[in-house]
Amino acid sequence: MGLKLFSRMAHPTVKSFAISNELSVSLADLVVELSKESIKSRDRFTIGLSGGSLPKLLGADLKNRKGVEWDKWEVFFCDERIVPLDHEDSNYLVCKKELFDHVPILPEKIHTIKPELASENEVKEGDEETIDAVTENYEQQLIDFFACAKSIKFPVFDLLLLGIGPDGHTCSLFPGHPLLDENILWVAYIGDSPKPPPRRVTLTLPVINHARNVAFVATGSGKQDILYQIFEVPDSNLPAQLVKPENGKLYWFLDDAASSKLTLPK
Ligand SMILES: O=C(O)[C@H](O)[C@@H](O)[C@H](O)[C@H](O)COP(=O)(O)O
Repeated sequence: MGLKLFSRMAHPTVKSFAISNELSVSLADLVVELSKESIKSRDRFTIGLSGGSLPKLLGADLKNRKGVEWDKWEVFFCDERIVPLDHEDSNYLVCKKELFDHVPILPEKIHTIKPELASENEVKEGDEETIDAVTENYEQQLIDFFACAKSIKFPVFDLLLLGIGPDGHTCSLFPGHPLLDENILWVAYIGDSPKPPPRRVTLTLPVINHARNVAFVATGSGKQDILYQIFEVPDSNLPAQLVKPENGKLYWFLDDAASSKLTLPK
């Protein structure tokens, strides 16, 4: 099956592709299109990247694109593991290998966590009130960047690229976790991530839902059941189902293996 464009729910645009490099080409098309629009309107393109399989799917075609105004990009992370930036678990490191090393993004425009702060603030296990220094610092980075003269309640990213776990988590927002109710913080700390490693920072749902564009990327048969639940069993209260951009657009980039249980329009 080739490219199929269908919209299963009221808003999202859902695309499914036979093979992942078709997905990568279409994803790069959207990212480049949105970057041009954002730069034309605001002279910058603010994007948030997730870890997992996303960086490879994103970089596969995007790294070869010409005419991208990389110097206007401002890159943030939708979630990040609290490990050194050269650690194999670092989302920054995966994005560096799959994209940053291949394109002229200015290093100072890649906004990473400062994992070295973690050592100053030993997080006591099970300490629910733990405020992690890394988390506070990353939120301050976003406030310094996004909070213009008038106070803003939440930052507005041009594009957030999200993955989805087999349990329906996205970023580091997991099913049934109290973080799903966070409606003030922009960046939250999680010390008990069911997906290792346990200590992470994550954007919160209000930040995600304030973005101008949000795109989920999911591939492989391991995602077919959770996608069925997300699309066909509404109100399962899965984190991914709570992503409903208030004024933004929502996209799903799938491969046919992941979308195989979805009813595709003819
Ligand atoms: O830091 C992380 O672990 C990711 O941001 C996480 O939210 C990821 O997007 C999902 O777990 C899906 O991962 P896969 O795409 O590899 O299945």
